[in-house]
Amino acid sequence: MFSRALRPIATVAFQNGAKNFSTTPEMQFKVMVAGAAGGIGQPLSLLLKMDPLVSTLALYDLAPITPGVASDLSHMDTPAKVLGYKGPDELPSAIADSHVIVIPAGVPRKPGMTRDDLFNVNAGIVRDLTQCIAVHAPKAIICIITNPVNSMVPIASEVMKKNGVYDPNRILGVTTLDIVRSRCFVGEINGVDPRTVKIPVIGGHSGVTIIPVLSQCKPAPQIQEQNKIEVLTKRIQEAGTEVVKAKAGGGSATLSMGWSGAIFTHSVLRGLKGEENVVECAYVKSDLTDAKYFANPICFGKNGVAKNLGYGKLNAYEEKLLKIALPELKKNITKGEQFVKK
Ligand SMILES: NC(=O)C1=CN([C@@H]2O[C@H](COP(=O)(O)OP(=O)(O)OC[C@H]3O[C@@H](n4cnc5c(N)ncnc54)[C@H](O)[C@@H]3O)[C@@H](O)[C@H]2O)C=CC1
Ligand SMILES: O=C([O-])CC(=O)C(=O)O
Repeated sequence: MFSRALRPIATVAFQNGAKNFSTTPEMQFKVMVAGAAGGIGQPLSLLLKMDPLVSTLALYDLAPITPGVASDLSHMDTPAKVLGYKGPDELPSAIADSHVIVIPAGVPRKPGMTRDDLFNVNAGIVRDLTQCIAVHAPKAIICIITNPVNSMVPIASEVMKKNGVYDPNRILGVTTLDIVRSRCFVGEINGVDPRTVKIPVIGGHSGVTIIPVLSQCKPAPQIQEQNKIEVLTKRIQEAGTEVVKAKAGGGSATLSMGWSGAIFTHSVLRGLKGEENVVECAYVKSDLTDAKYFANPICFGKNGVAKNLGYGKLNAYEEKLLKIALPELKKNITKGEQFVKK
């Protein structure tokens, strides 16, 4: 896992420059970031530049700063080659030959907004990016960070279908930040290193659709009372809003999302290079519930999703959360599908 693999690598990179990186054929992956000059895009690209599985990092954005971000990162003494692309004319070149495309392009929330309030602006951005991917790199694994993730994954899927290149195993919604936060909060409660905490977070990525499965958490959170479990659940569900409020109009989570996006991308790349048992939660096409897309632990492989691992046994409280989540999730999914079909 990135958490195990990249942390020591990152430490080595900082201490010793590039000389400790070895170049092997297995490193030949091109990763493209769409929205690379943004609040998430920049720290995400920084971490991907340190990822030993990335050989080429293509940074795409509309912002005038984009070539500068690429130039800046290209001076880091790690092997990945960095290329900058600005504006729609350069998008096809940024996309071409990409193995993995990570999309954090789009507007973030301000206080008082829901993720769904971002739909009108972000839906068109994700639709147009995916349209270009369908033409120039239809086999790329697409990792969608842009909110509302619950609707953006259906949008990307419908665009690929329209172009006759749909492969549900290659379109992934990134919900990793929910797991990263859960690990943090349980780590705090138990007084343990958050990296040792294992917990699935299932459903979707907004409010009530975020379902932390605390009954499966290892180690178990050291709280017995049901009301405390409910407070922790609510905190995980509302953690994004906690950051939005604290940033007071300056956007939403960017640094923890950059970190989470890099963890997710690294796991996708490990699957691509043929490693087995690489598991992350992801929001994917699903038949586990009556929602057409659902997040839960997924085993990655050479073609993206290798196996959907399901979500195991829920306790009565989590079953109740799932019941509350499904209507909202289905509404978000239909909204995304309708947007492309109209
Ligand atoms: N999945 C998750 O867990 C999370 C998702 N997000 C979402 O990620 C998105 C980005 O957030 P931030 O980076 O904070 O926003 P930001 O505004 O700082 O950056 C967005 C970047 O996207 C670029 N952009 C806009 N339209 C584009 C297009 N058509 N093509 C390429 N680039 C384009 C902008 O120029 C900007 O550089 C938001 O929708 C936010 O809600 C944020 C945190 C967590
Ligand atoms: O809350 C937001 O708008 C950004 C996000 O998805 C998160 O931080 O989980």
